[in-house]
Amino acid sequence: MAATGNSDAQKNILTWASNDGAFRRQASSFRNFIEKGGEFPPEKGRYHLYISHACPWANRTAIVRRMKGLESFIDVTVVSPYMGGLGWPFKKAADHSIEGAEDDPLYGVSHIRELYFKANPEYSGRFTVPMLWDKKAETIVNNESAEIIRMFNTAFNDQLPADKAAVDIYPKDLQAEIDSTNEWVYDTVNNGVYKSGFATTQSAYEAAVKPLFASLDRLEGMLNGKDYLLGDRLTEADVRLFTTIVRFDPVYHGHFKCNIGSIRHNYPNINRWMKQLYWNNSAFKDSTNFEHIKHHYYWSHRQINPTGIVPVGPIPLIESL
Ligand SMILES: N[C@@H](CCC(=O)N[C@@H](CS)C(=O)NCC(=O)O)C(=O)O
Repeated sequence: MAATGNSDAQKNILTWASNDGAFRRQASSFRNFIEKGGEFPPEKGRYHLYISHACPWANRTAIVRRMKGLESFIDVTVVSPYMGGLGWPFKKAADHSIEGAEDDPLYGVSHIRELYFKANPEYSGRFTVPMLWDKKAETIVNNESAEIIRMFNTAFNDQLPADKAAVDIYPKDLQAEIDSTNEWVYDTVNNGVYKSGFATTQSAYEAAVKPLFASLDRLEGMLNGKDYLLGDRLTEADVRLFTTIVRFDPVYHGHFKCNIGSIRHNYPNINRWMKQLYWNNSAFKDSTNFEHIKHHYYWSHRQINPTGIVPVGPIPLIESL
């Protein structure tokens, strides 16, 4: 229970902000694909997924793994949400215990960073989750959630039961629309909350929070009378938006100062859409862990919340249908 790592954690995150006070996310480094005939073929049991329940990017991969019925194909390990100066710790190295955090089943290492160095001793990027590991080649296949969910959508289809193979979150007829929606939703919403929260100047903060709410207004209009963002089907665009929206009232509204409005009070269509996904689809509900979410953000980001106190609310964390 040592209270170590806080100033390190602060340094760790402040290095993300550049001289103009704006947060810029680094591009992911490992960008290989699981594909037939490739270096990483779609073999059952060969790959291992490392995630944090706190992380919205990792959360995408957990949801799609469940939607596609890949549980017996790809094992998953959940790190502790108490990220400190050495990055994501496994259960045994975390400053606090919390239900659901796990140890590394493959090598018994203490932190995610050790796996990055195992894959590449010269690695100089960030030690992020999600991270997809190849047990055979003992290396990282990919650490970019947008690409991991694309792989999960198709790579194992030949080996899946027909109903799971048929689940397609990136259908041909909607691909162009999905791609163009992803672009602005990523920039202003998924990453927009981070740009607001990690900004270190008033102008950088306002330059992020205003477009964020303009995009929420646009999404509210798009979801008017609709259960899904694009077309009449659940697509990647819904998954990618959901993991940000489900964290919005519990964390981003307070911690990241995204408080021009809240989802439950100001965005009835977005709120209904989120609640339907959460309560009616177990892939979403079972992949969402509010304890890990709240404890990670409020405890780990000491430059924003120096006391590390985790707020009690909102109550409820998500409204019932
Ligand atoms: N572009 C990456 C971003 C992943 C990412 O930034 N994950 C965060 C957690 S939410 C992380 O692991 N941060 C650790 C660090 O940067 O030290 C993706 O979508 O997979």
